[in-house]
Amino acid sequence: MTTSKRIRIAIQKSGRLSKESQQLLKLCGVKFNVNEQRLIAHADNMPIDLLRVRDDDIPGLVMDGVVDLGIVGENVLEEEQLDREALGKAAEVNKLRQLDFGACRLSLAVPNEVEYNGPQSLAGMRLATSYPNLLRRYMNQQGIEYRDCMLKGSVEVAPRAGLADGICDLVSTGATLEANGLYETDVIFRSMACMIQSTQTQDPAQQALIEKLMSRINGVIRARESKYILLHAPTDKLDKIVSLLPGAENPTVLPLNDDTNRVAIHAVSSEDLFWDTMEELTALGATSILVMPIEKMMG
Ligand SMILES: Nc1ncnc2c1ncn2[C@@H]1O[C@H](COP(=O)(O)OP(=O)(O)OP(=O)(O)O)[C@@H](O)[C@H]1O
Ligand SMILES: O=P(O)(O)OC[C@H]1O[C@H](OP(=O)(O)OP(=O)(O)O)[C@H](O)[C@@H]1O
Ligand SMILES: [Mg+2]
Repeated sequence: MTTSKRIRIAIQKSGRLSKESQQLLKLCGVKFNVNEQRLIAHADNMPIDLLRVRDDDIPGLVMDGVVDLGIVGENVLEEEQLDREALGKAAEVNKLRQLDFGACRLSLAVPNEVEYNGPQSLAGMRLATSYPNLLRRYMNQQGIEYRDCMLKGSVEVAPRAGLADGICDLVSTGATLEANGLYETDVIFRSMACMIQSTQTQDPAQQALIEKLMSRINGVIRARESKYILLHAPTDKLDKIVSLLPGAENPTVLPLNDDTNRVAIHAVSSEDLFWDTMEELTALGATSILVMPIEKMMG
């Protein structure tokens, strides 16, 4: 494809999303080398430039049309949208798809010694957060008065430091909460990384390249979620065995050399095959069960 104008994709420079964002683009065939000192990385085989920035800046760069695409957590996107809406500024983006990394949740948490009997227990508290807009939306929905304390980092230490009574911050394993003597009370937002596009892309060649990239991303994610399964099965148990393979439609059934009672089954399954299912398959007489990762998928 030839296009004069390169597309720009904003990704997190360093942090929880940066490695996986870069890896996803590399798996889509975008070849680039990142120099830690440089903010921009040019792909050498496609008209694509990567802009490496703080994740908080990504939604705004896309909303303002400074970049065409951005990979960012839905939490950061939603917070920025609420912020801009409150200021009457343009906050539109096209969310192209959720990605398969960056899973976390925005939760309220209080010190272990604080009794919690529903959101009303938080009434009048001072809550430390980096997400004042998402917190306000939730507390307004619940009809609870509170005060906030804006902190960009170290939110979990705020109660112990006497800065706040509770917090509203990101959680994934819960280890940080536990290490700080806090427990989770309410999940207020669930988030994954997502790909967003500016509403200002007009060049047809750029749009075509974005569509091509998204089709490859779909292929990479579908492949990561799928497994290729091969096994030998008794012919009279074929239907039962196929029904145990998760999400496998129309498997290939092949004859075996010198064995008319058994067949080989090849299937693409939309999920991993768990040990329990493998054991059930074996109990039905399946043998030589192989579960293999898929590298790419299309069509
Ligand atoms: N514990 C976690 N597990 C998984 N994903 C997370 C976790 N914490 C955050 N995330 C996701 O990764 C995004 C980036 O998190 P990170 O902690 O790297 O951000 P940051 O410190 O604000 O980085 P930056 O320097 O770019 O501003 C978050 O906005 C969220 O979407
Ligand atoms: O539930 P957990 O698995 O413990 O994860 C939660 C922590 O992860 C994130 O911070 P991160 O470690 O990315 O550091 P940061 O505060 O510098 O952003 C988030 O802000 C929490 O502090
Ligand atoms: Mg940030």
